[in-house]
Amino acid sequence: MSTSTLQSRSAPHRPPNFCSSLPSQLALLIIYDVFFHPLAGIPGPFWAKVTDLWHARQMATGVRHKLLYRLHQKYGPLVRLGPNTVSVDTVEGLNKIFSATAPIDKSPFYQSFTPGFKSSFSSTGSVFKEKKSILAQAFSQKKLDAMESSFMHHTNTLCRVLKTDKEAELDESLSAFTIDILSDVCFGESFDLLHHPEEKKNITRGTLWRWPILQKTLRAFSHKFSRRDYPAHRAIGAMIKQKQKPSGREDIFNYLLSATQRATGRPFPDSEMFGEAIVLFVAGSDTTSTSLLTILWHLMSDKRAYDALANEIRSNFKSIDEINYQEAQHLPYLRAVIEEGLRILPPNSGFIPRQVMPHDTPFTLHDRVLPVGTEIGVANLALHRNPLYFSDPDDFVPERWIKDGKIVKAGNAAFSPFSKGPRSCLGRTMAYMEMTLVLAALFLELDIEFKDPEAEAKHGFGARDAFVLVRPMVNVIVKPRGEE
Ligand code: HEM
Repeated sequence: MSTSTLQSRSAPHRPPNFCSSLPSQLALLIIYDVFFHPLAGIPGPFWAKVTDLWHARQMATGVRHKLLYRLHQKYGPLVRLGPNTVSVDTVEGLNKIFSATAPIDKSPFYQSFTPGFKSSFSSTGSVFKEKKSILAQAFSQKKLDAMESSFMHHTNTLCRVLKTDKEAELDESLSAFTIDILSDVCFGESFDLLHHPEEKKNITRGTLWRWPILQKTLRAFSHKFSRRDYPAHRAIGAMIKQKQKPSGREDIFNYLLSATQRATGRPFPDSEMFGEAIVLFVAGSDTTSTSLLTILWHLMSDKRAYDALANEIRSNFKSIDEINYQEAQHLPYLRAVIEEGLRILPPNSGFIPRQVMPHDTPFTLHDRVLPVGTEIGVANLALHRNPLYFSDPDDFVPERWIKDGKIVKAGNAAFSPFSKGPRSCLGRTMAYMEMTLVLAALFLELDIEFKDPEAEAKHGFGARDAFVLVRPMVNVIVKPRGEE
């Protein structure tokens, strides 16, 4: 097998073909990739320079995000992750790659999302812009304000279920909570997983969508995997239902269903709507529940921060009915714990890949020219823990976001949990609203602690990198506030 077959799809940089035997071609390719390739001057592990299999293997370990952090500490701002792939962990990288005017687009990696269905997430250019202009209306602050009562309804349910159960797998409860919210505001009908946790077990099978070949293989062995019991199918089912019987509310997905294509004046085809349903479902639920779990885990590990948040919430609200986003969003410590949770372990901690597109002037980063076709991405965890931008970067310190009793408005240029520029997160405001309201309610109503604090301290927070982090299991004991 020649290394060229292992190079990334665009593989624009190839050596001249002088030798005909396979071993000599292989040797030539390796020498070329290491010493003469346009990216040869960029440091990185040896095997990363010669084959994409190295990166694929690191992804499979689930700890690629931590490896990238270490590699940047060792090699500096640019690290070669593949023959044609480069990672960066600096503000210069962030600003140049995600700038609206950069000759950069999403990398072919995104084609692996929603396999078989087109979606805005994997599209580029005018196809994406058309969908974005429709979805942006659904995420306007005015529309989100109208969703606040749904958010509080599910927040109340979460508090009630936790109070009744007394013990919980917090990762599962938060995941059910965010899926319930999303299915409600997106498709007009909540999946109600908080009351039917057994359904959740089926829904988690949907992670197979990220590995289409594995999915096909498993399906060949078991009919279970072709049942309508994983999120893509649930999302599609909900979407079809919504199409046939509109809820009468301005649910997020209604904007897409009632839109017409600019080119034809006709509605978008169902296959495209399926892709959008899946993307919204995954983008909006896993990210938010993982962030919430990260924040709560760090608060339970740090009594001082836990008490500071509890005091702030309990002195500002007397009952859960009083909680509202208008006030809660201005509580400095609450906002600071959210920012710090998103900094210390952003849900997209690994690598957000883009590709250098044809352009007139060379695209440079840290004085290196990155040729057209180079896959270039920001290593989010490494960026958020880069000591150039954050002191004591491995410590959870909400106070770093507060100055003179107020939240630091301008933030930090290196803070990028939602990415930046035209392809940044569409649901950012919704995520802040959801996280603010539920944290306020949990800290007002309940006392939550680890079931096994020693084990949690020993093992740390073991989220795994699968593009969006996969939540670790976190067992907790829940008591109504103040109860011994
Ligand atoms: C804490 C919660 C969240 C975080 C940290 C987050 C983070 C991100 C990031 C980093 C991206 C860019 C990914 C990439 O370029 O590969 C993204 C995109 C996106 N997010 Fe979020 N997200 C969150 C919540 C949400 C929510 C609640 C929704 C709404 C349903 C949402 C909808 C989207 C969509 C539609 C995109 C794709 C935008 C595009 O195609 O350009 N996200 N998000």
